[in-house]
Amino acid sequence: MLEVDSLEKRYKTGDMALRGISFTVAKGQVVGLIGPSGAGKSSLIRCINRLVEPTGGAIRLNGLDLTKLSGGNLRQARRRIGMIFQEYALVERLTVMENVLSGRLGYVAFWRSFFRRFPQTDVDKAFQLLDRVGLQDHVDKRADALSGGQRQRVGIARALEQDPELLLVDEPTASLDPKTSRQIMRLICEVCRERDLPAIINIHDVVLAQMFVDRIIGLRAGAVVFDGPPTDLTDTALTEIYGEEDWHAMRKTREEDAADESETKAFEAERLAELV
Ligand SMILES: Nc1ncnc2c1ncn2[C@@H]1O[C@H](COP(=O)(O)OP(=O)(O)OP(=O)(O)O)[C@@H](O)[C@H]1O
Repeated sequence: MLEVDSLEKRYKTGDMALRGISFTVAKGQVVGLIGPSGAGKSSLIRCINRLVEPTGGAIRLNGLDLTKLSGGNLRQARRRIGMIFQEYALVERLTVMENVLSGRLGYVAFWRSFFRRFPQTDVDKAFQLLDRVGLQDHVDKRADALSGGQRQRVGIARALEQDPELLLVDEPTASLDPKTSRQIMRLICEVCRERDLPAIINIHDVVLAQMFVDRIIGLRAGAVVFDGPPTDLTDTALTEIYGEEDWHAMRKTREEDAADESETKAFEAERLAELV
């Protein structure tokens, strides 16, 4: 379980990015973190994995206060947190398998990782994970030969290879088309439920979040202004999070996406009909 307790972040510039945020995420629960630009979403994610130093409050992961750690203890604690990134952060010239195994770095001795010799149990686990994310036929391909959706599947497998106790996901679908975005969101949410893994997904796309996550937390100006199931995210709640105009524009984009997609489908069906 993740407990965020009165978390504050004030940058040296004086910007108050997080103003006493509190919530808990139970095992297996997937939270979508939404809010306008500058609301504090990245600051929150970065405070949790301690890439940014909180200036107040506590963050406990299964009882361990992450804000109190430094040096080796912090590095060890970070291994308990799996990260999935918008731009995948793969090593392009390495194979899919090698990228997944890189999730074990920090667990295996330096010489082993240097010579890319991982214990058989790690390799077996990587095969299982690649099977789970649907990349069993791409194990030996180089990362730079993959599509965006396949890359993100590698990113998911790599994060899971690390046996995390928490998953932090930063805009996982921002570089993907609408259909692939839905597949990736479904996959992330499914693996979290299967593994009883709590997750926080920083996501701009409200409609996509509503489709898949268990709970939505809405931030505005560094404070939680919505916390509840996706079904409770009414127009009033959206206006509170985004203000009057923003989310109307966002919803319109989604509608345009959906229209594009249905047009593509109609076009493909027409072409098929011509062939038969
Ligand atoms: N390194 C930094 N130094 C100073 N201020 C910062 C820094 N990073 C973020 N901020 C400020 O903190 C506030 C929250 O920013 P943050 O990036 O966390 O928001 P966000 O919700 O992730 O926005 P976006 O959706 O645009 O990524 C903003 O006012 C921002 O200007």
